[in-house]
Amino acid sequence: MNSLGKEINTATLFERLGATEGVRQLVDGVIDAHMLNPEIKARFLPYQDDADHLAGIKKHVCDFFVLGAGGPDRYEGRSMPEAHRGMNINAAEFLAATDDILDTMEQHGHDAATRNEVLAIVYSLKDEIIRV
Ligand code: HEM
Repeated sequence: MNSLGKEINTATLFERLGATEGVRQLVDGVIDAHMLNPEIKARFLPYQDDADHLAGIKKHVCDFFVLGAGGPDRYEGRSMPEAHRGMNINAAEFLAATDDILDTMEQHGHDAATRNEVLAIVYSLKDEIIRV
């Protein structure tokens, strides 16, 4: 409780996301949402026929978010420009992917403050993902 009578959640973002297991479940839900999202599903559906590649992407996205949320550093995937170079991703696609992340977080019961923190992190990556 602070001096204004407001509850302050002092848990780190990583803890509030449910640590590595919580992030893993979130990423599973986000990729499932991408597969259904008309704006971006064509980018992701081909990976359904390549289970190993899809598992690798999910692992990298999970480790990337664990790292970004303040958890253990073990990200071994490519940088954001390297991972998305040549895909010609546009702003509407970036927004669609961001919506999937925020909607999935809401479904998993994450509060608005936590969702906004993740939104700020995702938005900070915009120029590393769009048309790189
Ligand atoms: C919203 C912020 C985003 C973040 C944080 C993000 C993060 C990542 C990460 C960590 C990887 C794995 C890199 C690797 O395996 O080396 C990845 C791969 C990928 N991303 Fe994103 N991404 C974002 C947005 C997007 C958007 C908007 C699209 C397209 C609409 C997209 C399409 C892909 C695809 C197709 C791959 C797989 C590339 C491959 O292994 O062949 N991403 N992303």
